[in-house]
Amino acid sequence: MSAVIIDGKAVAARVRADVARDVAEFRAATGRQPGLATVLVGDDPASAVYIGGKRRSCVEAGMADLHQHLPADTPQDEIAALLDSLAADPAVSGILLQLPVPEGLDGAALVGRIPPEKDVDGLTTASVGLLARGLPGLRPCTPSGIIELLDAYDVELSGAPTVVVGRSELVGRPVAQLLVGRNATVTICHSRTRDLAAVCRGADVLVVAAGKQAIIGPDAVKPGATVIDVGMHRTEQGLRGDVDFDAVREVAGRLTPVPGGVGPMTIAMLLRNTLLAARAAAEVGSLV
Ligand SMILES: Nc1nc2c(c(=O)[nH]1)N[C@@H](CN(C=O)c1ccc(C(=O)N[C@@H](CCC(=O)O)C(=O)O)cc1)CN2
Repeated sequence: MSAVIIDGKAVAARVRADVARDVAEFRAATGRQPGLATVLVGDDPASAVYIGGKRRSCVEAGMADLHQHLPADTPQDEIAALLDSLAADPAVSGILLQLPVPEGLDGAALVGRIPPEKDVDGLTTASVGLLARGLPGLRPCTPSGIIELLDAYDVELSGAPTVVVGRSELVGRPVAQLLVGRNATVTICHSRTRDLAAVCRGADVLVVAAGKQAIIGPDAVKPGATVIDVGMHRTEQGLRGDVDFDAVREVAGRLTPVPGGVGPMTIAMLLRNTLLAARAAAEVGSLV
């Protein structure tokens, strides 16, 4: 058996096309243009690439690209003041601070300046609390992109034994909560989990966001399971994930590749969140 390869690029393209259509409708109905403020501090090359992708996609979707690039030695209080001014600006529907921020800055405190209604990354404590309570709010992009991929491939979540490997604030914890919200039976594994492979083998749906290359091999996968790989490791052979792709594809039922799986969904969901935030601000829609 060889797994169906989940095409994240195709699903992301569909989401982006839907957002572009809905942005055009929103602009015609309200006379307003959704605006995304991206804030990049410093010159980390990977962050610059991601920000470039976000800005391009934002323009393609018909939204205003409101970018701010600050030098790495910008003091914390100056960045906080910039975020406060973006928070007060009615032309700004959504704000995101690209992570990680340079050493010496308190990224969590900076993210905390973003009001929940403009938190299109879904990373503030307020947004995390809304998600934990199951209340309407903006959901984090990679986790909601994973749910979108699972839905696109009709993966049954209700009652499904589901394992999330990793407990990060960016992916592991929020994706576990979104899965619980869909009535999956969720186990979270982490670096202290005993016999990781045995726990993972119990999963119909396995989400791997461990940050360790090839930590999941075929011995950790139930035959026919759906495996979502959130890892991203630059190696001499190219980009690789947390899953041993070639070996696991012979066991799994469905599998995301790296690249081309979860990654493209992150930006697509950011665009959707920005539209949701603009609609809520214009009082013609509500947050999910
Ligand atoms: N403020 C945020 N910072 C970071 C986030 C985030 O969601 N919000 N996530 C990551 C980086 N990231 C977006 O910012 C991101 C990562 C990967 C991709 C992507 O499309 N990956 C491609 C491969 C790209 C490549 O070749 O390098 C793929 O997997 O196919 C998009 C966005 C950390 N920071």
